[in-house]
Amino acid sequence: MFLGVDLGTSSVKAVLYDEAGRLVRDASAAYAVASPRPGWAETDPEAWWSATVSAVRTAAEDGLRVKALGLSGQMHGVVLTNLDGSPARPAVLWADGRATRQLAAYEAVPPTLLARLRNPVTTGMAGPTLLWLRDHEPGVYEGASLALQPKDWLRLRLTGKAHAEPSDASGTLLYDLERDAWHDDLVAVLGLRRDLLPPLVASGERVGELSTSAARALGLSEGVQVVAGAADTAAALLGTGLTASQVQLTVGTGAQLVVRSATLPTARRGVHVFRGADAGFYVLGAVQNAGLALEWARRALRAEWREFYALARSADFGSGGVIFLPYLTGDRTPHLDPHARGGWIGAGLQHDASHLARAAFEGVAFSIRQALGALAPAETHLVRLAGGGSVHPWWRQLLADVLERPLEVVDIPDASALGASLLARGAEAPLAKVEGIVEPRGELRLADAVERFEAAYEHLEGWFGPRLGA
Ligand SMILES: Nc1ncnc2c1ncn2[C@@H]1O[C@H](COP(=O)(O)OP(=O)(O)O)[C@@H](O)[C@H]1O
Ligand SMILES: O=C(CO)[C@@H](O)[C@H](O)COP(=O)(O)O
Repeated sequence: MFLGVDLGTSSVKAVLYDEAGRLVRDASAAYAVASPRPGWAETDPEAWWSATVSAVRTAAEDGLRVKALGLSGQMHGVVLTNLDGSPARPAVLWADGRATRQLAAYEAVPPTLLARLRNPVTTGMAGPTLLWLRDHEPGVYEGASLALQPKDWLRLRLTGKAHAEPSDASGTLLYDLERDAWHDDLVAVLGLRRDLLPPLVASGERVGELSTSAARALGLSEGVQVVAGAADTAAALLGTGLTASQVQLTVGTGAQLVVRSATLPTARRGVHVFRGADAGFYVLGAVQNAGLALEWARRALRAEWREFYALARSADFGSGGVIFLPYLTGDRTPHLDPHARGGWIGAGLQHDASHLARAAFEGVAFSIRQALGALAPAETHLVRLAGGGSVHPWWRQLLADVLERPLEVVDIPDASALGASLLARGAEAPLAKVEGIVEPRGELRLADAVERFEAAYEHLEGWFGPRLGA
Protein backbone atom coordinates (compact mmCIF):
# COMPACT_ATOMS: atom_id res chain seq x y z
CA MET A 1 0.00 0.00 0.00
CA PHE A 2 1.13 3.57 -0.73
CA LEU A 3 0.05 6.64 1.15
CA GLY A 4 -0.18 10.15 -0.30
CA VAL A 5 -0.48 13.11 2.08
CA ASP A 6 -1.38 16.55 0.72
CA LEU A 7 -0.85 19.40 3.18
CA GLY A 8 -3.32 21.90 1.68
CA THR A 9 -4.05 25.40 2.91
CA SER A 10 -7.43 24.56 4.43
CA SER A 11 -7.01 20.85 5.20
CA VAL A 12 -4.67 17.89 4.94
CA LYS A 13 -5.79 14.96 2.79
CA ALA A 14 -4.51 11.41 3.14
CA VAL A 15 -5.17 8.83 0.40
CA LEU A 16 -4.29 5.16 0.50
CA TYR A 17 -3.75 3.26 -2.76
CA ASP A 18 -3.07 -0.47 -3.14
CA GLU A 19 -0.36 -2.11 -5.27
CA ALA A 20 -2.67 -2.15 -8.28
CA GLY A 21 -3.27 1.60 -7.98
CA ARG A 22 -6.83 1.27 -6.64
CA LEU A 23 -8.04 3.77 -4.04
CA VAL A 24 -8.53 2.00 -0.71
CA ARG A 25 -9.55 4.89 1.55
CA ASP A 26 -9.21 8.65 1.87
CA ALA A 27 -9.63 11.09 4.73
CA SER A 28 -9.10 14.75 5.48
CA ALA A 29 -8.76 16.99 8.53
CA ALA A 30 -9.12 20.78 8.52
CA TYR A 31 -7.26 23.62 10.24
CA ALA A 32 -7.59 27.38 10.30
CA VAL A 33 -5.77 30.12 8.44
CA ALA A 34 -5.35 32.92 10.97
CA SER A 35 -5.00 36.59 10.11
CA PRO A 36 -3.67 38.11 13.35
CA ARG A 37 -2.95 41.43 11.59
CA PRO A 38 -4.36 42.96 8.39
CA GLY A 39 -2.86 41.24 5.36
CA TRP A 40 -1.31 38.36 7.30
CA ALA A 41 -2.06 34.66 6.73
CA GLU A 42 -0.58 32.13 9.15
CA THR A 43 -1.15 28.60 10.41
CA ASP A 44 0.42 26.95 13.42
CA PRO A 45 2.40 23.96 12.07
CA GLU A 46 1.37 22.02 15.18
CA ALA A 47 -2.22 22.20 13.82
CA TRP A 48 -0.90 20.68 10.55
CA TRP A 49 0.71 17.91 12.56
CA SER A 50 -2.44 17.07 14.62
CA ALA A 51 -4.55 17.09 11.45
CA THR A 52 -2.04 14.85 9.65
CA VAL A 53 -2.12 12.35 12.50
CA SER A 54 -5.91 12.30 12.40
CA ALA A 55 -6.21 12.01 8.58
CA VAL A 56 -3.51 9.31 8.25
CA ARG A 57 -4.97 7.27 11.11
CA THR A 58 -8.37 7.31 9.37
CA ALA A 59 -7.10 6.64 5.83
CA ALA A 60 -4.59 3.96 6.79
CA GLU A 61 -6.61 2.01 9.35
CA ASP A 62 -4.47 -1.03 8.68
CA GLY A 63 -1.32 1.07 8.71
CA LEU A 64 1.01 -1.88 9.01
CA ARG A 65 0.66 -2.64 5.30
CA VAL A 66 1.84 0.81 4.15
CA LYS A 67 5.20 0.53 2.36
CA ALA A 68 5.93 4.14 1.44
CA LEU A 69 4.55 7.62 2.01
CA GLY A 70 4.76 10.60 -0.37
CA LEU A 71 4.02 14.24 0.39
CA SER A 72 2.61 17.23 -1.42
CA GLY A 73 1.71 20.62 -0.03
CA GLN A 74 0.71 24.23 -0.38
CA MET A 75 3.52 26.25 -1.92
CA HIS A 76 5.54 29.42 -1.32
CA GLY A 77 5.22 29.90 2.47
CA VAL A 78 7.89 29.69 5.16
CA VAL A 79 8.18 27.54 8.24
CA LEU A 80 11.03 28.76 10.43
CA THR A 81 11.95 25.73 12.45
CA ASN A 82 14.47 24.21 14.82
CA LEU A 83 16.39 21.09 13.81
CA ASP A 84 14.02 18.83 15.77
CA GLY A 85 11.03 20.16 13.79
CA SER A 86 9.66 22.37 16.57
CA PRO A 87 8.41 25.53 14.81
CA ALA A 88 10.09 28.80 15.78
CA ARG A 89 6.85 30.73 15.05
CA PRO A 90 3.61 30.16 13.08
CA ALA A 91 4.10 29.40 9.39
CA VAL A 92 3.71 32.40 7.06
CA LEU A 93 1.58 31.27 4.11
CA TRP A 94 1.39 32.05 0.39
CA ALA A 95 -1.69 34.18 1.01
CA ASP A 96 0.27 36.49 3.34
CA GLY A 97 0.79 40.03 2.08
CA ARG A 98 2.99 41.52 4.82
CA ALA A 99 6.23 41.70 2.81
CA THR A 100 5.24 44.55 0.47
CA ARG A 101 8.13 46.83 1.54
CA GLN A 102 10.63 43.97 1.16
CA LEU A 103 9.82 43.78 -2.58
CA ALA A 104 12.04 46.87 -2.95
CA ALA A 105 15.06 44.74 -2.01
CA TYR A 106 14.34 42.57 -5.05
CA GLU A 107 13.92 45.64 -7.27
CA ALA A 108 17.50 46.63 -6.35
CA VAL A 109 18.93 43.25 -7.46
CA PRO A 110 20.85 43.31 -10.79
CA PRO A 111 18.43 42.28 -13.60
CA THR A 112 20.67 39.42 -14.78
CA LEU A 113 20.31 37.76 -11.38
CA LEU A 114 16.56 38.42 -11.18
CA ALA A 115 16.01 36.96 -14.65
CA ARG A 116 17.16 33.57 -13.41
CA LEU A 117 14.09 33.41 -11.14
CA ARG A 118 11.88 33.36 -14.28
CA ASN A 119 9.07 34.58 -12.04
CA PRO A 120 7.32 37.79 -11.07
CA VAL A 121 8.34 39.04 -7.63
CA THR A 122 5.46 39.25 -5.17
CA THR A 123 4.51 38.83 -1.53
CA GLY A 124 3.66 35.47 0.03
CA MET A 125 6.78 33.82 -1.42
CA ALA A 126 9.51 32.56 0.92
CA GLY A 127 12.16 35.08 -0.22
CA PRO A 128 10.28 38.34 0.54
CA THR A 129 8.76 36.75 3.66
CA LEU A 130 12.21 35.81 4.99
CA LEU A 131 13.37 39.39 4.42
CA TRP A 132 10.39 40.57 6.48
CA LEU A 133 11.17 38.10 9.26
CA ARG A 134 14.81 39.20 9.27
CA ASP A 135 13.77 42.86 9.51
CA HIS A 136 10.90 42.53 12.00
CA GLU A 137 11.63 39.43 14.09
CA PRO A 138 15.45 39.29 14.11
CA GLY A 139 15.59 37.14 17.24
CA VAL A 140 13.35 34.47 15.71
CA TYR A 141 15.12 34.69 12.33
CA GLU A 142 18.60 34.37 13.83
CA GLY A 143 17.55 31.67 16.29
CA ALA A 144 15.95 29.37 13.71
CA SER A 145 17.88 26.50 12.10
CA LEU A 146 15.90 26.08 8.88
CA ALA A 147 13.40 27.85 6.59
CA LEU A 148 11.25 25.13 5.05
CA GLN A 149 8.35 24.78 2.67
CA PRO A 150 5.25 23.40 4.46
CA LYS A 151 5.45 19.80 3.23
CA ASP A 152 9.26 19.81 3.78
CA TRP A 153 8.59 20.75 7.40
CA LEU A 154 6.12 17.86 7.65
CA ARG A 155 8.76 15.49 6.25
CA LEU A 156 11.23 16.73 8.89
CA ARG A 157 8.66 15.86 11.57
CA LEU A 158 8.17 12.43 10.00
CA THR A 159 11.81 11.47 9.48
CA GLY A 160 14.02 13.85 11.46
CA LYS A 161 15.73 14.84 8.18
CA ALA A 162 15.55 18.18 6.38
CA HIS A 163 15.48 18.43 2.58
CA ALA A 164 13.99 20.59 -0.13
CA GLU A 165 13.08 19.48 -3.66
CA PRO A 166 12.92 21.48 -6.90
CA SER A 167 9.15 21.76 -7.45
CA ASP A 168 8.57 23.61 -4.17
CA ALA A 169 11.98 25.33 -4.11
CA SER A 170 11.24 26.89 -7.52
CA GLY A 171 8.28 28.71 -5.91
CA THR A 172 10.30 30.46 -3.20
CA LEU A 173 11.81 33.33 -5.26
CA LEU A 174 15.16 31.99 -4.04
CA TYR A 175 15.63 29.40 -6.81
CA ASP A 176 17.61 29.61 -10.03
CA LEU A 177 15.43 27.93 -12.64
CA GLU A 178 18.14 28.17 -15.29
CA ARG A 179 20.67 26.26 -13.16
CA ASP A 180 18.07 24.15 -11.34
CA ALA A 181 19.54 24.94 -7.91
CA TRP A 182 19.17 27.36 -5.01
CA HIS A 183 19.97 30.87 -6.31
CA ASP A 184 23.08 31.40 -4.15
CA ASP A 185 24.03 34.69 -5.85
CA LEU A 186 20.60 36.17 -5.16
CA VAL A 187 20.52 34.91 -1.57
CA ALA A 188 23.90 36.62 -1.01
CA VAL A 189 22.82 39.92 -2.63
CA LEU A 190 19.63 39.96 -0.54
CA GLY A 191 21.69 39.30 2.58
CA LEU A 192 19.66 36.25 3.60
CA ARG A 193 21.08 33.30 5.53
CA ARG A 194 22.03 30.58 3.03
CA ASP A 195 22.30 28.02 5.85
CA LEU A 196 18.53 28.22 6.38
CA LEU A 197 17.95 26.46 3.04
CA PRO A 198 18.24 22.65 3.21
CA PRO A 199 19.91 20.44 0.58
CA LEU A 200 17.89 19.65 -2.55
CA VAL A 201 16.94 16.11 -3.54
CA ALA A 202 14.78 14.85 -6.43
CA SER A 203 11.01 14.80 -5.82
CA GLY A 204 10.86 11.02 -6.18
CA GLU A 205 13.85 10.33 -3.92
CA ARG A 206 13.39 8.17 -0.85
CA VAL A 207 14.91 10.33 1.89
CA GLY A 208 14.48 8.09 4.91
CA GLU A 209 12.13 6.12 7.10
CA LEU A 210 9.51 7.21 9.58
CA SER A 211 11.01 7.91 13.00
CA THR A 212 9.86 5.73 15.88
CA SER A 213 7.81 8.53 17.42
CA ALA A 214 6.20 9.55 14.10
CA ALA A 215 5.33 5.93 13.27
CA ARG A 216 3.71 5.51 16.66
CA ALA A 217 1.73 8.76 16.32
CA LEU A 218 0.46 7.86 12.83
CA GLY A 219 -0.22 4.20 13.56
CA LEU A 220 2.23 3.09 10.83
CA SER A 221 5.26 0.81 11.06
CA GLU A 222 8.74 2.28 11.45
CA GLY A 223 10.04 0.86 8.19
CA VAL A 224 7.74 3.03 6.05
CA GLN A 225 9.86 4.80 3.43
CA VAL A 226 9.27 8.54 3.06
CA VAL A 227 9.66 10.12 -0.38
CA ALA A 228 10.57 13.79 -0.86
CA GLY A 229 7.31 14.61 -2.69
CA ALA A 230 6.29 17.76 -4.56
CA ALA A 231 4.51 21.11 -4.48
CA ASP A 232 0.73 20.64 -4.59
CA THR A 233 0.38 21.98 -8.13
CA ALA A 234 3.25 19.82 -9.44
CA ALA A 235 1.85 16.76 -7.65
CA ALA A 236 -1.62 17.42 -9.08
CA LEU A 237 -0.16 17.29 -12.62
CA LEU A 238 1.12 13.81 -11.84
CA GLY A 239 -2.19 12.84 -10.26
CA THR A 240 -4.36 13.79 -13.23
CA GLY A 241 -1.71 12.63 -15.73
CA LEU A 242 -1.89 16.03 -17.44
CA THR A 243 -0.68 15.98 -21.05
CA ALA A 244 0.88 18.81 -23.06
CA SER A 245 -2.44 19.51 -24.80
CA GLN A 246 -4.43 20.03 -21.59
CA VAL A 247 -4.86 22.85 -19.09
CA GLN A 248 -5.45 21.89 -15.50
CA LEU A 249 -7.73 23.99 -13.34
CA THR A 250 -7.51 23.15 -9.64
CA VAL A 251 -9.96 24.97 -7.40
CA GLY A 252 -9.06 24.84 -3.70
CA THR A 253 -8.35 27.70 -1.29
CA GLY A 254 -6.70 29.39 -4.28
CA ALA A 255 -7.18 28.27 -7.89
CA GLN A 256 -4.40 27.29 -10.24
CA LEU A 257 -4.39 27.08 -14.03
CA VAL A 258 -1.51 25.06 -15.38
CA VAL A 259 0.05 24.10 -18.71
CA ARG A 260 2.99 21.74 -18.87
CA SER A 261 6.21 22.52 -20.73
CA ALA A 262 9.05 20.11 -21.50
CA THR A 263 11.56 22.97 -21.78
CA LEU A 264 12.09 26.04 -19.59
CA PRO A 265 9.52 28.63 -20.81
CA THR A 266 10.37 32.30 -21.15
CA ALA A 267 8.94 34.54 -18.43
CA ARG A 268 5.65 36.30 -19.17
CA ARG A 269 4.08 39.11 -17.17
CA GLY A 270 1.67 37.97 -14.50
CA VAL A 271 2.27 34.22 -14.82
CA HIS A 272 4.63 31.90 -12.99
CA VAL A 273 7.10 29.31 -14.26
CA PHE A 274 7.81 26.45 -11.86
CA ARG A 275 9.63 23.17 -11.93
CA GLY A 276 7.58 19.96 -12.20
CA ALA A 277 8.12 16.90 -10.03
CA ASP A 278 9.72 15.25 -13.05
CA ALA A 279 12.33 16.92 -15.27
CA GLY A 280 9.81 19.29 -16.91
CA PHE A 281 8.31 22.68 -16.09
CA TYR A 282 4.86 24.25 -16.03
CA VAL A 283 3.38 27.68 -16.54
CA LEU A 284 0.92 28.72 -13.85
CA GLY A 285 -1.81 31.32 -13.59
CA ALA A 286 -2.39 31.76 -9.84
CA VAL A 287 -5.76 32.95 -8.54
CA GLN A 288 -5.09 33.90 -4.92
CA ASN A 289 -8.70 33.90 -3.80
CA ALA A 290 -11.01 31.06 -4.83
CA GLY A 291 -12.47 28.83 -2.06
CA LEU A 292 -10.94 31.31 0.36
CA ALA A 293 -13.13 34.14 -0.98
CA LEU A 294 -16.26 31.95 -1.19
CA GLU A 295 -15.72 30.83 2.40
CA TRP A 296 -15.30 34.44 3.51
CA ALA A 297 -18.47 35.56 1.68
CA ARG A 298 -20.43 32.58 3.03
CA ARG A 299 -19.41 33.44 6.59
CA ALA A 300 -20.12 37.13 6.09
CA LEU A 301 -23.66 36.17 5.03
CA ARG A 302 -23.88 33.72 7.96
CA ALA A 303 -24.89 30.88 5.66
CA GLU A 304 -23.90 27.21 5.69
CA TRP A 305 -22.68 25.94 2.29
CA ARG A 306 -26.12 24.49 1.42
CA GLU A 307 -27.86 27.79 2.18
CA PHE A 308 -25.13 29.75 0.40
CA TYR A 309 -25.70 27.76 -2.81
CA ALA A 310 -29.50 28.07 -2.43
CA LEU A 311 -29.16 31.85 -2.05
CA ALA A 312 -26.83 32.15 -5.07
CA ARG A 313 -29.08 29.99 -7.24
CA SER A 314 -32.12 32.11 -6.47
CA ALA A 315 -30.59 35.17 -8.21
CA ASP A 316 -30.09 35.43 -11.97
CA PHE A 317 -26.76 35.55 -13.76
CA GLY A 318 -25.26 39.02 -13.40
CA SER A 319 -26.38 39.28 -9.74
CA GLY A 320 -28.66 42.17 -10.62
CA GLY A 321 -25.58 44.29 -11.31
CA VAL A 322 -23.76 43.61 -8.02
CA ILE A 323 -20.04 42.91 -8.48
CA PHE A 324 -17.85 40.98 -6.06
CA LEU A 325 -14.10 41.53 -6.18
CA PRO A 326 -12.52 38.44 -4.58
CA TYR A 327 -9.07 39.95 -3.91
CA LEU A 328 -9.12 39.51 -0.12
CA THR A 329 -5.42 38.58 -0.05
CA GLY A 330 -4.36 40.65 -3.06
CA ASP A 331 -4.13 39.21 -6.56
CA ARG A 332 -1.40 37.40 -8.48
CA THR A 333 -2.61 36.52 -11.99
CA PRO A 334 -3.24 38.74 -13.84
CA HIS A 335 -2.90 41.93 -11.74
CA LEU A 336 0.10 41.04 -9.55
CA ASP A 337 -1.20 43.44 -6.94
CA PRO A 338 -0.58 42.52 -3.29
CA HIS A 339 -2.46 45.66 -2.20
CA ALA A 340 -5.74 44.76 -3.92
CA ARG A 341 -8.68 43.99 -1.65
CA GLY A 342 -12.17 42.59 -2.11
CA GLY A 343 -15.79 43.36 -1.48
CA TRP A 344 -19.18 43.96 -3.01
CA ILE A 345 -19.82 46.99 -5.19
CA GLY A 346 -22.92 48.33 -6.87
CA ALA A 347 -25.55 47.27 -4.35
CA GLY A 348 -28.86 49.15 -4.26
CA LEU A 349 -32.03 48.92 -2.19
CA GLN A 350 -33.40 46.32 -4.60
CA HIS A 351 -30.62 43.82 -3.77
CA ASP A 352 -30.57 41.19 -1.06
CA ALA A 353 -28.36 38.34 0.19
CA SER A 354 -29.12 36.23 -2.90
CA HIS A 355 -27.44 38.84 -5.15
CA LEU A 356 -24.45 39.06 -2.81
CA ALA A 357 -24.05 35.25 -2.74
CA ARG A 358 -24.41 34.93 -6.51
CA ALA A 359 -21.94 37.79 -7.06
CA ALA A 360 -19.37 35.96 -4.88
CA PHE A 361 -19.43 32.87 -7.12
CA GLU A 362 -19.41 35.00 -10.27
CA GLY A 363 -16.52 37.15 -9.01
CA VAL A 364 -14.36 34.08 -8.35
CA ALA A 365 -15.32 32.61 -11.75
CA PHE A 366 -14.49 35.90 -13.54
CA SER A 367 -11.15 36.04 -11.73
CA ILE A 368 -10.37 32.49 -12.93
CA ARG A 369 -11.43 33.53 -16.45
CA GLN A 370 -8.96 36.42 -16.37
CA ALA A 371 -6.16 34.11 -15.22
CA LEU A 372 -7.00 31.71 -18.05
CA GLY A 373 -6.77 34.66 -20.45
CA ALA A 374 -3.30 35.53 -19.09
CA LEU A 375 -2.15 31.93 -19.45
CA ALA A 376 -3.47 32.02 -23.03
CA PRO A 377 -3.59 28.29 -23.77
CA ALA A 378 -4.44 27.23 -27.32
CA GLU A 379 -8.13 26.88 -28.20
CA THR A 380 -7.51 23.17 -28.64
CA HIS A 381 -6.32 22.71 -25.05
CA LEU A 382 -8.86 20.73 -23.02
CA VAL A 383 -9.46 22.04 -19.51
CA ARG A 384 -9.32 19.45 -16.71
CA LEU A 385 -11.02 20.31 -13.44
CA ALA A 386 -9.80 19.13 -10.03
CA GLY A 387 -9.71 20.30 -6.41
CA GLY A 388 -11.89 20.14 -3.32
CA GLY A 389 -13.43 23.53 -4.08
CA SER A 390 -14.90 22.39 -7.41
CA VAL A 391 -17.22 19.55 -6.49
CA HIS A 392 -20.67 21.19 -6.54
CA PRO A 393 -22.42 20.57 -9.90
CA TRP A 394 -23.95 24.07 -10.06
CA TRP A 395 -20.58 25.72 -9.39
CA ARG A 396 -18.92 23.49 -12.01
CA GLN A 397 -21.55 24.54 -14.55
CA LEU A 398 -21.05 28.22 -13.74
CA LEU A 399 -17.28 27.77 -14.21
CA ALA A 400 -17.77 26.09 -17.61
CA ASP A 401 -20.22 28.83 -18.68
CA VAL A 402 -17.91 31.66 -17.59
CA LEU A 403 -14.74 30.07 -19.00
CA GLU A 404 -16.62 29.20 -22.21
CA ARG A 405 -14.73 25.90 -22.31
CA PRO A 406 -15.83 22.30 -21.71
CA LEU A 407 -14.47 21.12 -18.37
CA GLU A 408 -13.29 17.54 -18.09
CA VAL A 409 -13.90 16.31 -14.55
CA VAL A 410 -11.61 13.52 -13.41
CA ASP A 411 -12.65 10.89 -10.92
CA ILE A 412 -9.98 11.48 -8.25
CA PRO A 413 -10.62 12.44 -4.61
CA ASP A 414 -7.51 14.66 -4.42
CA ALA A 415 -5.18 15.03 -7.41
CA SER A 416 -2.24 16.34 -5.34
CA ALA A 417 -2.46 13.54 -2.78
CA LEU A 418 -2.70 10.98 -5.60
CA GLY A 419 0.41 12.55 -7.18
CA ALA A 420 2.19 12.26 -3.83
CA SER A 421 1.24 8.58 -3.55
CA LEU A 422 2.54 7.99 -7.10
CA LEU A 423 5.89 9.48 -6.12
CA ALA A 424 5.92 7.06 -3.15
CA ARG A 425 5.13 4.18 -5.48
CA GLY A 426 7.63 5.26 -8.13
CA ALA A 427 4.97 4.87 -10.80
CA GLU A 428 3.36 6.86 -13.61
CA ALA A 429 -0.24 7.93 -13.19
CA PRO A 430 -2.75 5.39 -14.43
CA LEU A 431 -4.94 7.00 -17.09
CA ALA A 432 -7.30 9.18 -15.02
CA LYS A 433 -10.95 8.14 -15.50
CA VAL A 434 -13.00 11.03 -16.81
CA GLU A 435 -16.09 11.30 -14.63
CA GLY A 436 -17.90 13.61 -17.01
CA ILE A 437 -17.64 16.67 -19.20
CA VAL A 438 -19.38 19.89 -18.21
CA GLU A 439 -20.27 21.73 -21.43
CA PRO A 440 -20.61 25.53 -21.46
CA ARG A 441 -24.21 26.46 -22.23
CA GLY A 442 -23.49 29.73 -23.99
CA GLU A 443 -26.73 31.20 -22.63
CA LEU A 444 -25.28 33.87 -20.36
CA ARG A 445 -24.93 37.54 -21.20
CA LEU A 446 -21.25 37.21 -20.37
CA ALA A 447 -19.62 40.09 -22.19
CA ASP A 448 -21.38 42.81 -20.20
CA ALA A 449 -20.83 41.15 -16.78
CA VAL A 450 -17.17 40.40 -17.50
CA GLU A 451 -16.58 43.93 -18.73
CA ARG A 452 -18.08 45.45 -15.57
CA PHE A 453 -16.08 43.08 -13.32
CA GLU A 454 -12.80 43.94 -15.03
CA ALA A 455 -13.57 47.65 -15.08
CA ALA A 456 -14.31 47.66 -11.32
CA TYR A 457 -10.73 46.62 -10.53
CA GLU A 458 -9.30 49.04 -13.10
CA HIS A 459 -11.17 51.93 -11.44
CA LEU A 460 -9.92 50.94 -7.99
CA GLU A 461 -6.34 49.97 -8.85
CA GLY A 462 -3.92 52.19 -6.97
CA TRP A 463 -6.62 53.22 -4.49
CA PHE A 464 -6.10 50.04 -2.46
CA GLY A 465 -3.01 49.82 -0.30
CA PRO A 466 -1.59 51.96 2.48
CA ARG A 467 -4.75 54.11 2.50
CA LEU A 468 -6.70 50.98 3.56
CA GLY A 469 -4.07 49.93 6.09
CA ALA A 470 -2.88 47.11 3.83
N1 LIG B 1 -19.20 23.34 -1.38
C1 LIG B 1 -18.16 24.12 -1.67
N2 LIG B 1 -18.16 24.91 -2.77
C2 LIG B 1 -17.11 25.71 -3.09
N3 LIG B 1 -16.01 25.79 -2.32
C3 LIG B 1 -15.95 25.02 -1.22
C4 LIG B 1 -17.00 24.16 -0.84
N4 LIG B 1 -16.64 23.51 0.30
C5 LIG B 1 -15.41 23.97 0.62
N5 LIG B 1 -15.00 24.90 -0.27
C6 LIG B 1 -13.73 25.64 -0.28
O1 LIG B 1 -12.73 24.82 -0.88
C7 LIG B 1 -11.46 25.08 -0.26
C8 LIG B 1 -10.89 23.75 0.15
O2 LIG B 1 -10.59 22.99 -1.00
P1 LIG B 1 -9.34 22.01 -0.95
O3 LIG B 1 -9.12 21.46 -2.32
O4 LIG B 1 -9.54 21.07 0.18
O5 LIG B 1 -8.27 23.11 -0.60
P2 LIG B 1 -6.79 23.13 -0.09
O6 LIG B 1 -6.03 22.12 -0.91
O7 LIG B 1 -6.41 24.53 -0.38
O8 LIG B 1 -6.78 22.82 1.39
C9 LIG B 1 -11.73 25.98 0.94
O9 LIG B 1 -11.29 27.29 0.63
C10 LIG B 1 -13.23 25.93 1.13
O10 LIG B 1 -13.73 27.16 1.58
O1 LIG C 1 -0.23 29.42 -4.58
C1 LIG C 1 -0.23 28.35 -5.16
C2 LIG C 1 0.44 28.14 -6.45
O2 LIG C 1 1.16 29.24 -6.87
C3 LIG C 1 -0.93 27.18 -4.62
O3 LIG C 1 -0.42 26.01 -5.12
C4 LIG C 1 -0.84 27.14 -3.13
O4 LIG C 1 0.13 26.18 -2.86
C5 LIG C 1 -2.16 26.84 -2.51
O5 LIG C 1 -2.81 25.73 -2.97
P1 LIG C 1 -4.23 25.26 -2.37
O6 LIG C 1 -4.04 25.06 -0.90
O7 LIG C 1 -5.23 26.30 -2.70
O8 LIG C 1 -4.50 23.95 -3.05
